[in-house]
Amino acid sequence: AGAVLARQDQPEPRAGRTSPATAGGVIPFHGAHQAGIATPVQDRLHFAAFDLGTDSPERVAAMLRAWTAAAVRMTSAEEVGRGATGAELAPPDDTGEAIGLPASRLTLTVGFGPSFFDRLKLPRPDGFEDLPRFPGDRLDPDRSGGDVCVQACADDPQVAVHAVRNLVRIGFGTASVRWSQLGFGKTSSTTPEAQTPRNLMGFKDGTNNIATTDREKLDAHVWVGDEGPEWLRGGSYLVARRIRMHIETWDRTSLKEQEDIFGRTKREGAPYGGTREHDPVVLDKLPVDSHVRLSNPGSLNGVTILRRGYSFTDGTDGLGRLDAGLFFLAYQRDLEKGFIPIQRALAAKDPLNEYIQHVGSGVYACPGGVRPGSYWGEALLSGA
Ligand SMILES: C=CC1=C(C)c2cc3[nH]c(cc4nc(cc5[nH]c(cc1n2)c(C)c5CCC(=O)O)C(CCC(=O)O)=C4C)c(C)c3C=C
Ligand SMILES: [Fe+2]
Repeated sequence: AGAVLARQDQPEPRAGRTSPATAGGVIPFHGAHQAGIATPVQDRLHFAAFDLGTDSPERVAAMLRAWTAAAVRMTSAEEVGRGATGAELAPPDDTGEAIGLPASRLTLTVGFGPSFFDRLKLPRPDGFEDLPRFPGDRLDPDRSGGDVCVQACADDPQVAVHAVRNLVRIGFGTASVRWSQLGFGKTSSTTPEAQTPRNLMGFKDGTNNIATTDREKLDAHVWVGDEGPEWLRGGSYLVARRIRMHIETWDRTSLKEQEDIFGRTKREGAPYGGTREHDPVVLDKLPVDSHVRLSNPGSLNGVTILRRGYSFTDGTDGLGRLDAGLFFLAYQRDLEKGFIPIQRALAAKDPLNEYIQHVGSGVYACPGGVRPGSYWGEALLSGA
């Protein structure tokens, strides 16, 4: 494993060089914040949560250094290390299935779960712990938790899957996949001018999301500031929830009930009391227990999150029902002023609960952006 790690530590792609492969949508890896949070949402997701097989911070740092080197190359459509056809007598550094594909706006975002800090005997950020149990949760431990997570988003599923697969390969001996989730059809708009996508219930999802151009809201609600440890500043807390939808029951529900549940119309996405999708939400025009009224900042003392979820369908469940739903991803500066109060309100009153169930869960602290020459989590691990 050490040999594999060492070989991944290859030079970063040359600045200014654009091959046909790199021409297609490169989102810069380096910056003040990790890409994949407030960058425009891509079409596909491969999310993976890892368990560490070591309690040595040095070994984990070596893995993260090698992961970062590989990520820098993959996000610019470069092959990992010496590529898929390097030395003849060794396994290739890159698995090869992304050769010739454009970068497809690939972003790779890393976060650390509460157990990461305990395992490596590192101080957790204040108050950072597993999410509380919410009424109605039916969480599968095999789809929950994890010491480290990687969120890979790209416009081509092969590019996202290739990226996670190569990180898994590089991490062999240090970290192993605990669970993973593929997603499609983004369910959140972060670019106001783009058409808002629809979730599997047929409703526009992401209308009232934070726009990636809204720096004021991102600073107020998404990026951790001086209140956090240095390594987390400019980073964010990520909540992942696998939410199963009882699609068959939903599909037998009247349009009126479906619209009442959200407090928005199905075709246009307009809030009750308005006619157009982006008309303002006037709370007292919406059913008192509607999903939008319950989760709107106006009902929750200004609580606001950045949603970045994806739909999933994972075949059928053995009883002929689709195993489908929403893989909900949300970033926030403070979990107690983000996901937790919203989910408390929704778990208590949301009529949507008859049609959904939370079956997987994870929470991760995502460090700030990576500077050239540094690696994911360096500021946290270098002093350990
Ligand atoms: C705890 C946070 C939330 C969970 C869990 C959640 C699940 C969930 N949501 C939809 C569909 C829609 N949600 C919409 C709005 C919306 N949802 C949340 C939070 C959670 N949703 C917030 C904060 C908001 C914005 C409220 C506002 O400010 O007005 C909408 C309406 C369109 C929109 O603004 O995005 C839909 C539709 C599903 C199907 C679901 C679980 C499966
Ligand atoms: Fe919602």
